[in-house]
Amino acid sequence: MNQWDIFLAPYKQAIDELKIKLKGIRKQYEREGKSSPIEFVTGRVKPIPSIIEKANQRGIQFDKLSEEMYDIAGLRMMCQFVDDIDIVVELLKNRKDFEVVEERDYIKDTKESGYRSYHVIVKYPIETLDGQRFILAEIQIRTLAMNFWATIEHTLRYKYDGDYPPEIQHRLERAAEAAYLLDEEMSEIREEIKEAQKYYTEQRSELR
Ligand SMILES: Nc1nc2c(ncn2[C@@H]2O[C@H](COP(=O)(O)OP(=O)(O)OP(=O)(O)O)[C@@H](O)[C@H]2O)c(=O)[nH]1
Ligand SMILES: Nc1ncnc2c1ncn2[C@@H]1O[C@H](COP(=O)(O)OP(=O)(O)OP(=O)(O)O)[C@@H](O)[C@H]1O
Repeated sequence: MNQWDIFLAPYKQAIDELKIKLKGIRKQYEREGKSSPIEFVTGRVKPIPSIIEKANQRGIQFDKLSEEMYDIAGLRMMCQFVDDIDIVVELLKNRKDFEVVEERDYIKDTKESGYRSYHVIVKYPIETLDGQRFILAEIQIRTLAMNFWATIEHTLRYKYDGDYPPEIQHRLERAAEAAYLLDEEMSEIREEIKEAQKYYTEQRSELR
């Protein structure tokens, strides 16, 4: 094992555990026949080149990475509706297996780029051979529309290094507006959609 593998092992452990736990919330809703505020969950350990680049940009010393880089362990929880995000944040805050230590509401305070999401930083205990250790993890909570926009923008940002040609910049702004309007429209017909989903789930279980 090299130094990076040793350093990242506890983050991998935290992500594996948290993915199971957060996906478990959706399963509980399903078991109770309730519509879930969580559509799906993803998680990743930050790639090593990305850790190095961010540390260099921010002037973070390598022995301070665990305290100062919050997103080495990162999770995303995708929701259908904007209102589901508040429900998910409350669920996270009420849990006893980790502590929410910071919140960033980029839905109320949309970023200049057009980025919207709700971020929480959690302090999660893992058990190791040397005892308990706390790992910071970033959980991004967003709608499917917010996720679509952010995923595309992230890919383009990588290609253009954040310095977009005006045409692309303009398109991204329009796409952010469209994603916002999609969320608004879906919220308007939320109850209708939820009833249709419940009907569909019931029909499917009758067929089984
Ligand atoms: N696609 C996309 N993702 C973003 C944007 N801003 C933030 N994010 C995501 O949110 C994470 C944390 O962002 P911030 O809360 O601004 O944290 P930060 O570490 O202070 O700032 P950065 O990582 O430089 O964005 C980033 O690592 C991205 O995954 C954005 O404009 N576009
Ligand atoms: N909290 C998260 N949960 C799940 N996936 C994430 C999370 N944060 C980033 N990712 C994804 O992980 C991959 C690598 O992301 P990376 O950490 O290099 O980018 P970033 O989030 O833009 O970070 P930076 O803050 O360094 O700009 C990308 O596909 C990104 O979308």
